[in-house]
Amino acid sequence: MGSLTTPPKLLVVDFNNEELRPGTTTWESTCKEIRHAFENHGCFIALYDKISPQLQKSIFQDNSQQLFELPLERKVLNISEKPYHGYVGQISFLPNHEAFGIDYATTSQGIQTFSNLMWPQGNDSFCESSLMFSKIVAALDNKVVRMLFESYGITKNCESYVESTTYLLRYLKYNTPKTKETSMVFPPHTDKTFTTILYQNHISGLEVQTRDLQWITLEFPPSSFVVMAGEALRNDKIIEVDEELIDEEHPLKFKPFVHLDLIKFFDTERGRRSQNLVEDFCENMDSKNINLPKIDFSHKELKPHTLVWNQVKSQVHKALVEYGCFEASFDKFPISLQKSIFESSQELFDLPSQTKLKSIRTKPFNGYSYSEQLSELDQMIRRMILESLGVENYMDEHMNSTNYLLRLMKYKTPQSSENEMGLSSHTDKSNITILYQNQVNGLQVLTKDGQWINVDPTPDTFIVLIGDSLHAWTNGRMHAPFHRVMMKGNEARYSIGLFTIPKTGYMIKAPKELVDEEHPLLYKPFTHLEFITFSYTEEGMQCESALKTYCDLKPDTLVWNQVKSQVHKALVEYGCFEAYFDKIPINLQKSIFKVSQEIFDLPFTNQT
Ligand SMILES: O=C(O)CCC(=O)C(=O)O
Ligand SMILES: [Fe+2]
Repeated sequence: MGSLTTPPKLLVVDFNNEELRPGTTTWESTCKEIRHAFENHGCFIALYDKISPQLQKSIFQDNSQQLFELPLERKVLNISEKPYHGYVGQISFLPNHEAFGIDYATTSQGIQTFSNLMWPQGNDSFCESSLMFSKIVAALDNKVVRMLFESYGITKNCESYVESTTYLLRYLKYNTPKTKETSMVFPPHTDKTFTTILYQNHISGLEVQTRDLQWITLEFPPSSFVVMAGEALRNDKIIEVDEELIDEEHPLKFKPFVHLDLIKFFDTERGRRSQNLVEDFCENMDSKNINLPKIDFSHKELKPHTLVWNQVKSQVHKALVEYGCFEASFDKFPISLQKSIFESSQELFDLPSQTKLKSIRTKPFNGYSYSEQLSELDQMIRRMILESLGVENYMDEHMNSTNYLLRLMKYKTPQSSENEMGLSSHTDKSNITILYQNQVNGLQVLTKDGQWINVDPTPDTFIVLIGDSLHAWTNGRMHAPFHRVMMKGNEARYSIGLFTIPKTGYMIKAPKELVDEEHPLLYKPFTHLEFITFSYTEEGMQCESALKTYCDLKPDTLVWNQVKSQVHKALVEYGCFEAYFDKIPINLQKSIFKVSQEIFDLPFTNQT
């Protein structure tokens, strides 16, 4: 890691040069240089003096200061359906990093929407300067992209690329490090974009890794930019691959894809762990449209110890290990009850909110018969799970350890024709959740390999999901899937969830039969109440998985996984590596050598 060789010099392109116009020789040679820089270092430095000192001040002092000083409640309003496009901060392992994302930043509407959220009273100067800045940088980006397309001889595709591009402006802040040592405030990563253009205040800190794995610290003059190739633009040529780029030597490597899907993939477990994001993502897209397993619970003979029971049990086991979820048909449920549940649910939601509060308290929604009928399904499923794991001796304990919670949910008709997030991605904290919906779809479940699949149940089916509590109790055997609601169309969605919740005070702890060398205990024992209390704290809401953060016995952070794969690679290849580890205080380091020197300096006869 320590570099003995001199770090490579980055290409510097002077975009202020009048000669840099299409058709000139300067243009042509620069196109080649940029391509070369992208292919080898993934970035170059652009001199571009269009940002006036005044605009620079607005961006780095006025705007940044105002933004980062906002109260946290305001900051978190900067949400985006696209991961990492909204507010990012308060992350335990990145304590010094904070960022805001402004999507569609080259349009006044994009900037205005963001500004209205942050400053409801308005902030014209923020809007004006951010828009101006974005437009200037976008112009630079257009030029770079054009040069790149030209260097590959595919200019005809440039227009459509430029048209399909939207810009995200991110304000980033890295707090002053607390020590004098260099500290990593943002782990190594590649950008999920086509190109990223960075502009920074005079504090340097950005490092890039070249293809031969050297890290170069980028020092760039104040009126320059760093232009980086993102994952969507990889050295093996461009993703939306043009025919001209495919030949025998360079067969089509990646399928064309939409950028949003790539970053969504990055937000999944598989994506985050991936060492080769684009490749894994494209492979992922290849998988066919998956349907959740559908399991039939309406057989008359479905009683323990029968053949049907055992058949259904093995289907349940398989589905829950693989997806943590399945579609259940269960006809013990009278159609009339199905209808009435949504009617009364709609009536409830339609009440004025004052009455709504009162009515829920005084005239409880009559969900009793619904819950009672459906708890039968829950108990069958739990019985099957315990049997299939060979821990039926815990049956009574488990059945007696839970209560039921019935929740009615309404998702308003989307305002626009775009997909709207009705409920963001989460795992349930329950043991089991059984969902029923009116005929408006929208539920999506994330598969273990990172694909969102639509779950579109029919009127006589329910969706059964494993929650964190049962996932932990089974020591990870049953998967608790992430799921969310995406709304599209012009109808409101109603859903009803029957949640099987551990009783207050019940300690969720995997049975000893499920813990062995091959299956070490994954989570420390916890009670449901302390766990949900944590999951509603700021930390609980910000982290990837409240369960992992709260009860994990295994480190499983982004940084951990990145370091793990570096360790693995180094040990396979070299059997050794150089480790940075700053937990040993400098004075201890010094004294250890001092002592050792003293020992060696002792006269020979005294040495033992
Ligand atoms: O409305 C739905 O289908 C999903 C609801 C849900 O996931 C929840 O309430 O936890
Ligand atoms: Fe849920």
